[in-house]
Amino acid sequence: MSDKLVLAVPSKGRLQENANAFFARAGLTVTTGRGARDYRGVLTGVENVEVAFLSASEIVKNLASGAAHLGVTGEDLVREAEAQSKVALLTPLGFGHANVVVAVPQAWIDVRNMFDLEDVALSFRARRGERMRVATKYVNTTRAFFREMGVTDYHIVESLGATEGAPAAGQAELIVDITSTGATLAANGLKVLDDGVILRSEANLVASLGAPWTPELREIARKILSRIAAEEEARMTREIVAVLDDEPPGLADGMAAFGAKLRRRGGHGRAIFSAAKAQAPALADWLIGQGAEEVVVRPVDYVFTKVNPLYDRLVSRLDAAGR
Ligand SMILES: Nc1ncnc2c1ncn2[C@@H]1O[C@H](COP(=O)(O)OP(=O)(O)OP(=O)(O)O)[C@@H](O)[C@H]1O
Ligand SMILES: O=P(O)(O)OC[C@H]1O[C@H](OP(=O)(O)OP(=O)(O)O)[C@H](O)[C@@H]1O
Ligand SMILES: [Mg+2]
Repeated sequence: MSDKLVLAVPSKGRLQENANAFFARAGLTVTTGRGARDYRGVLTGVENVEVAFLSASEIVKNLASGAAHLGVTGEDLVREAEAQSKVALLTPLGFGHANVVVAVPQAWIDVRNMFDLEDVALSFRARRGERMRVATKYVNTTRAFFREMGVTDYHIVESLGATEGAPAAGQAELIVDITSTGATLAANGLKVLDDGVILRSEANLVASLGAPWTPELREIARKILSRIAAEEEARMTREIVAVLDDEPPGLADGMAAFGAKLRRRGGHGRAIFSAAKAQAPALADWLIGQGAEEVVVRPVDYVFTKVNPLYDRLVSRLDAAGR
């Protein structure tokens, strides 16, 4: 058994650049082996990590099978692979936003929602003696959603690319596919049903529940996750430096009102506070009102905390899975 933690990152496509930037922000640089075409790499910043470069859908397979410990991939692909019991979504990452939607020809002006779609299905069957066809690569997602919405009389045509073209090509009546700007749907004369957004997906940091999780590998994961959490926390936090000759009488109440903390008091009346980014300007203004000559607000790189919410989530999911 390998003593390395396998981290799966997108090797191409829409998530690649953002995923690398996300790790880099946390001080973790993903580097390829010798050439750009190598499929294994290393993570600078934490030892004993093997980076596997895979497509977003391969990443789901590797996490579900336990071949990778941690990875970045889309929630839509996790759901479609019905891998929710084999993996844990640790946190959404704020990129790779896209919706999985039910889209029908714009020419179907009377068809606005899934209820109308069931009517279409019934009349389609009555008139043609055939079932209405849905083109998609999200087969499992489609079946689950249509069942939930009471649409039963349809047939799935599995589509592996250019799904939006299927209705115009006469291969299907409607589609289920991923969209972000909506440009591809519009270009193909399709519209999303009012209640046809099946899933609002984004890239997630995902952990395998079935991978070998020895104490050593958990410790590597803990380090990676604490850096990521520290960077996330830092992005929301500002440090506020003020020179206050006398301690203002209402300091404690002021701190409470802004949700700020007095970190320490230095020489010559220097006081250092931390506060949420959104509160920093108002706190600075208040400190000026309390007699500060100048207040400096500065960003911070990392906020490491004793509790590590991402790692705690991993451990509790592993516990629940009996690992
Ligand atoms: N138009 C889009 N905008 C933003 N994210 C998208 C878009 N289309 C797909 N995605 C997201 O990107 C991920 C898929 O990425 P990508 O298409 O690069 O990989 P893949 O589908 O596995 O590879 P391939 O398309 O070559 O088979 C999915 O999680 C999906 O939600
Ligand atoms: O709403 P839009 O911004 O127009 O984006 C939607 C398109 O993007 C995705 O394709 P992708 O580029 O990932 O190619 P693929 O089908 O080969 O995966 C998806 O399959 C749509 O075709
Ligand atoms: Mg794609």
